[in-house]
Amino acid sequence: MSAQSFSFPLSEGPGASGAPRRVALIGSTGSIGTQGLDVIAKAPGRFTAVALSGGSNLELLARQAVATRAEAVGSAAGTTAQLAAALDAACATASVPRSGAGAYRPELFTGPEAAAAIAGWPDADVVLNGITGSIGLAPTLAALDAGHLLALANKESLIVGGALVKDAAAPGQIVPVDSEHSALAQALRSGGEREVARLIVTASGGPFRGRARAELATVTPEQALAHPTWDMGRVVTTNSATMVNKALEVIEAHLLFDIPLERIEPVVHPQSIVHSMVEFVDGSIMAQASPPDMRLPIALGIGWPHRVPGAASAVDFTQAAQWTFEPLDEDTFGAIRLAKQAAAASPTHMAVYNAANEEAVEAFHDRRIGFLDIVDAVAAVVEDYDAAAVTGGELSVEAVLAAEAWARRHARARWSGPSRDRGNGHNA
Ligand SMILES: NC(=O)C1=CN([C@@H]2O[C@H](COP(=O)(O)OP(=O)(O)OC[C@H]3O[C@@H](n4cnc5c(N)ncnc54)[C@H](OP(=O)(O)O)[C@@H]3O)[C@@H](O)[C@H]2O)C=CC1
Ligand SMILES: CC(=O)[C@@H](O)[C@H](O)COP(=O)(O)O
Ligand SMILES: [Mn+2]
Repeated sequence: MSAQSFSFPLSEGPGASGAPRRVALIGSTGSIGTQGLDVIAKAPGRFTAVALSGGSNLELLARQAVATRAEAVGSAAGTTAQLAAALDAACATASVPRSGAGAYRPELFTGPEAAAAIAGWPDADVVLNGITGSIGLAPTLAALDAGHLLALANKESLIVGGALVKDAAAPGQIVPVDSEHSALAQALRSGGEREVARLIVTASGGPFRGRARAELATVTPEQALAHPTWDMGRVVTTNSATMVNKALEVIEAHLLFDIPLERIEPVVHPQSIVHSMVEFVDGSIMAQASPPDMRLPIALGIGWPHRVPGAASAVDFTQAAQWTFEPLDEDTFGAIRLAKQAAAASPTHMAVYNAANEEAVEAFHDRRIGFLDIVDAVAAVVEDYDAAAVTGGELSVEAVLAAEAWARRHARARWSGPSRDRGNGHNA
């Protein structure tokens, strides 16, 4: 590891100064966010939530704010009046005053800039970015700019920002929360950069493991959301089914750990117990293993470099179990090969890949396109993309946004018009 040596000079935080580490949660109402709040609630001496940001679920966001007494609350979706009304209701339910002595009056942010305002909240030490999609780029950059430790679940921001995000980060300022990359960061603690031969990224295989391409033509959104081992948000779960998640994770590992793409390999491990492995030059492999529970990498991410006792349960070896591994079928699931080609093509090709995928996932859930059309659309949009024409070949926030806008437009043009019958019996 060079660029990300995981030695960010944050004050020791929990334990050392006696004060809990102050956490801002971006996407607090989602799967990562709610689990992050659970970790924080169970370790009050180590962590306190000081700022929260959500999307459209104002009611849950307000309840979280009242429960944590967060100093700042942001919502991308509502108006300030709507957020204030949600807080009024949550306070009334919890018998917390909104005026007078002991009143709860957090600072409110609403609109598209709210998440970045929360990520840059000056009173925070650590930001857990658990937003979904490349919309997480602005809060990622805001957290880094504010000098906060960034516990990163939102892989899309690193992937679309690439060198922009890496250059904005001090060494070790980004700590991965994605389970595979948390595993790799842990395994890399046992060896130096020059000793690393390969990174081996495990994949559950998703709900369609073992199926041939022809068998995937008519699978439904409901089937795609039936993840075998993890309970996650809709986009990442769909990405697991298409293997786009693994494709993004291979690029994420390359960016985080500075290992060339040809030395990062996926392997299917259906039990999701081994979260990834590092192979060293002498043939030794270090693996991180724990039952599938994001509270472990979240706790380690916000508490880095310290482990949080009891964050999650360990593997129970009194029960018989099998851990199996098999090669990933890259012919049926072409998303990884496609991402490696895109990442090598230009600094904004992965922004195009990701934006086209976000649009295609939405279209699949709207039943405008079929399952196989998702990666086919990403491939076609990436193929048509001319980085020099769209961005002048540059890498800047504006170039990323231009590339994304181009990709979203071109992806949508493929399925514009009324929803069509995909013959899967689940059409709107
Ligand atoms: N869930 C998991 O176990 C894992 C997730 N990840 C990654 O973590 C990230 C979050 O995933 P997950 O928690 O599953 O997703 P969810 O869909 O469960 O949650 C997404 C969060 O982002 C908020 N949000 C969505 N759109 C916007 C927007 N435009 N502006 C502001 N906030 C918005 C949502 O708010 P609201 O609901 O209020 O609208 C919600 O709080 C993804 O990048 C995913 O790949 C990585 C590893 C594991
Ligand atoms: C928990 C987590 O990190 C997810 O990204 C998970 O890896 C998805 O499972 P797949 O291995 O099926 O993509
Ligand atoms: Mn993952």
